[in-house]
Amino acid sequence: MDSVWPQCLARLEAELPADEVHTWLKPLQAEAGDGQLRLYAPNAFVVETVRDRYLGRIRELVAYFADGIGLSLEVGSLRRTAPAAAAPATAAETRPAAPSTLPSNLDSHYSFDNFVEGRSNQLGRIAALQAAQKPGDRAHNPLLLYGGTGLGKTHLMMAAGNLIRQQNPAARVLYLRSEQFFSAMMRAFQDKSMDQFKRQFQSVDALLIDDIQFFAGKDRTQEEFFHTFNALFDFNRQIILTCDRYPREVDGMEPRLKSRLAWGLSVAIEPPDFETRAAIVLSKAQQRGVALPEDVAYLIAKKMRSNVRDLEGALNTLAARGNFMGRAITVEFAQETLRDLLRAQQQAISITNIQKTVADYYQLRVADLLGKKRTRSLARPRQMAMALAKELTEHSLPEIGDAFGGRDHTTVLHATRVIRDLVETDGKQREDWDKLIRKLTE
Ligand SMILES: Nc1ncnc2c1ncn2[C@@H]1O[C@H](COP(=O)(O)OP(=O)(O)OP(=O)(O)O)[C@@H](O)[C@H]1O
Repeated sequence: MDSVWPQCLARLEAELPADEVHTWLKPLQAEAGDGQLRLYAPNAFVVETVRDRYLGRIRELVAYFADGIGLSLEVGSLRRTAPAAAAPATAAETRPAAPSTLPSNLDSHYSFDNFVEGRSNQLGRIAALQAAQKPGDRAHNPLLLYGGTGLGKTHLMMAAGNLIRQQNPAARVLYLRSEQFFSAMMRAFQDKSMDQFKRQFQSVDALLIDDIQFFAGKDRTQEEFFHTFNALFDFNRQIILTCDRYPREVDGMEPRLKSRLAWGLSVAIEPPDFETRAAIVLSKAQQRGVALPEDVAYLIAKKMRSNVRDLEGALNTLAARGNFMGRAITVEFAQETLRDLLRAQQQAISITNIQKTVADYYQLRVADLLGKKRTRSLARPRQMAMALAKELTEHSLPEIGDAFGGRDHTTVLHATRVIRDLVETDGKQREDWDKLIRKLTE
């Protein structure tokens, strides 16, 4: 009987690629006795994979070499080599633990179909879609979506999770905000159930964690996450994360974690441009069955640029008020209803405010922006500030020229054209532009 497993293994080695045998089958320990061949695997992943991919063939071989003996596969190790681990969790115990205690938390409303694509989120959308279509593929594992608040990161992450489950209903997808990961870990600490915590997290097929900037400064959480990450990554489970900025810029994030995050694909989600904002408002209105004329969508999109959540808020306000008052949503009605909201957005953005923000951003003095010096280090920020003034305020070109030390309106026009071209062609300038817009509008 003792030779059954070596015989099976020899046959499997002849049939399968060497790396598969090495990764999945060699780590199994075998024990034969009482009419039973017991296979022990080092952890639940190996059990799962062996069961999914190889158990059928192993069963055939066992029957061939020792007809009539039983076969079992579970997490654990041979009693003689590890007496302390005498009560190994069986695969049957380990596997269902995750779904029963950890619901997926996915919101099924988020899908790729109801996500509006634009220049600002195109890469993020395609990356999330590919991660969902080929979960665990090294090209996008981990997938990190980063960018400002309310720009659709959670939407894309959830859409990916939903699609993974749609394609494979048995897949265990777990979505958590980083605070929830932290709380679950703290609870496990208190209950002395860290082993179970680890097993649960490490046994999912896809782990989605939102807003990982909250891990900053929490060393123990980062460490646990690091281990979870490694375990999932090694077994080609998909990891999707979001962060409010590029993780390298997050203070208090461990360097080894930062470097892990950079292994896969990191994609920035930018604030949407005007056309995308308008398309989002129209699409949300349509989904909710709100009759929203295009000119009202343009009005909202023009005035509200900070984030998509605010656009939705404006639409909801209009829909609720229109419904309550029994009025159609027209431009006049929108201006009247959203007056305070629009004014609040507008007020925050004055030319003075723009000049100060741009000067701070480039570490200059406001006087430098208004002065006559034309060195490149001053000229570009000055053009940026003028272009932002044109984009974000209602002031005319001559008024903007005046506010920038009495410059001619053609200078302002030239600045807006130069910056528009640079934003299209130069990644660094686009990043500066997007960051400044965010600072001024959030
Ligand atoms: N391109 C888009 N198309 C359709 N809806 C969008 C789009 N971008 C964002 N939204 C919607 O905007 C709202 C806010 O998006 P989401 O919660 O995904 O933002 P976030 O980037 O995760 O923000 P935070 O960092 O604050 O969590 C959601 O209701 C989402 O559906």
